[in-house]
Amino acid sequence: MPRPVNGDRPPDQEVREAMTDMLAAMDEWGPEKVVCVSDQRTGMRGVLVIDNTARGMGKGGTRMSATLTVEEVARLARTMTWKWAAVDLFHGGAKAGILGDPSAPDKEDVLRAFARALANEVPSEYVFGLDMGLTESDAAIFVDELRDRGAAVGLPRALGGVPYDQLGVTGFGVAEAADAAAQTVGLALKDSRVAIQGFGAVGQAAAERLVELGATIVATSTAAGAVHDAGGIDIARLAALRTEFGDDCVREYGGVQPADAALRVDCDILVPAAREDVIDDAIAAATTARLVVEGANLPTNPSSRAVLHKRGLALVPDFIANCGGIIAAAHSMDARYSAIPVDPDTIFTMISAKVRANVPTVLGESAARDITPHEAATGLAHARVRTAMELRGQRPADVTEVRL
Ligand SMILES: NC(=O)C1=CN([C@@H]2O[C@H](COP(=O)(O)OP(=O)(O)OC[C@H]3O[C@@H](n4cnc5c(N)ncnc54)[C@H](OP(=O)(O)O)[C@@H]3O)[C@@H](O)[C@H]2O)C=CC1
Ligand SMILES: O=C(O)CCC(=O)C(=O)O
Repeated sequence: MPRPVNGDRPPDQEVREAMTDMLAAMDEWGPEKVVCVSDQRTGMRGVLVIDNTARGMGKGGTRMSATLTVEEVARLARTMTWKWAAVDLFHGGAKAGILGDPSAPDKEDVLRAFARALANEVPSEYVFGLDMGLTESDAAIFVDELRDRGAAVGLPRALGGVPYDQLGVTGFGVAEAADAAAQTVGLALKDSRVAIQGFGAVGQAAAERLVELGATIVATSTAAGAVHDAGGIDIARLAALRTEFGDDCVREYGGVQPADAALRVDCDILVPAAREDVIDDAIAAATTARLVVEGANLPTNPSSRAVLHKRGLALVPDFIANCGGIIAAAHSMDARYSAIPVDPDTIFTMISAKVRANVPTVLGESAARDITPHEAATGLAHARVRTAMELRGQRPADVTEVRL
């Protein structure tokens, strides 16, 4: 990774505007803390956002991306606040991010510099975890660097961890959410045609579970491109190719199309499981899907959600569908203080139960009040966070609030 030199830095005015925007973006929920760090030797630049800790310590995964922004991490941290509240587990919202190419040869140096720079904030305020661009071996580097000054979840099993990306817990929960939502709206998952954007930790595991449940995966993608087969993709073959060729698995599989094609193909269920902000108004207006299940964080925006809702499509919000990672993270953190090893089956059972309880509640509330599922789900999460803030004396009781 190139070291930052003066010419790479934004001019003073841009820095000033970026900082002002961050302060302006702070609202009644948070963020409580934004820590930007850099290291001249490695060129590391990163950020930790602690959004809201009324229900417990900030917790969320750590992302590495060449296009990362502070705003992106702050939005992800806010999503984590709602996600923990929606599953009713007692942690708060946080997320960390590193600006950089996760395939660069000096990744380990950059991760170590990031962990060292944040050592004051961990482990009392933040525990590292997995998000896009990081894997179990990267979590191992964090704990090695931190020693007794901090912790990470998503560790390999050989280090006493719960390797939740390898276990595919989040994608499993996304598929369970699709099944629960399909039942709620009267769609048979068996023989449904599903398009999944992203074939990473979440997308692949979702595809595998959906195939187990009888669905046909008609399209999927990596950043390198998409594969589309109306007759059904051989997911086991694509997964084997991913192990061998990484994101080039789609090219090796054959018939590669532009990366966003997975969002545009004819399908019954659409699962965005890659990046944020990928479903705009045009895609929402054009999709043939009857159901959208958000595997990724923040793939829609208020406007595209309104389009989907107006068209009568059901949508399972990100923080309802993709809660598998935090349920695994919560078990991992508890396991550090327990003599009893974590049994992955316990985690899968809890994910399935939480998702299958929350999906009909949220879709039912959305239908009953003619509001989008995101509005219904945030209503539930807001009420839980607000109550915690009131009990802590952080805000006055709001007797007019309608609680779900
Ligand atoms: N890991 C987890 O436990 C959780 C993850 N999430 C969210 O799920 C999403 C995916 O995360 P995760 O699976 O861990 O990340 P990964 O890095 O494992 O996988 C991301 C996948 O998306 C693909 N991708 C990236 N950009 C594009 C693009 N522009 N078009 C098409 N495909 C693209 C990647 O391709 P390539 O390999 O070529 O880059 C890869 O296949 C993120 O929003 C994350 O925040 C949410 C909850 C928990
Ligand atoms: O908290 C974690 O470590 C993983 C889960 C996560 O980051 C998420 O759900 O987005």
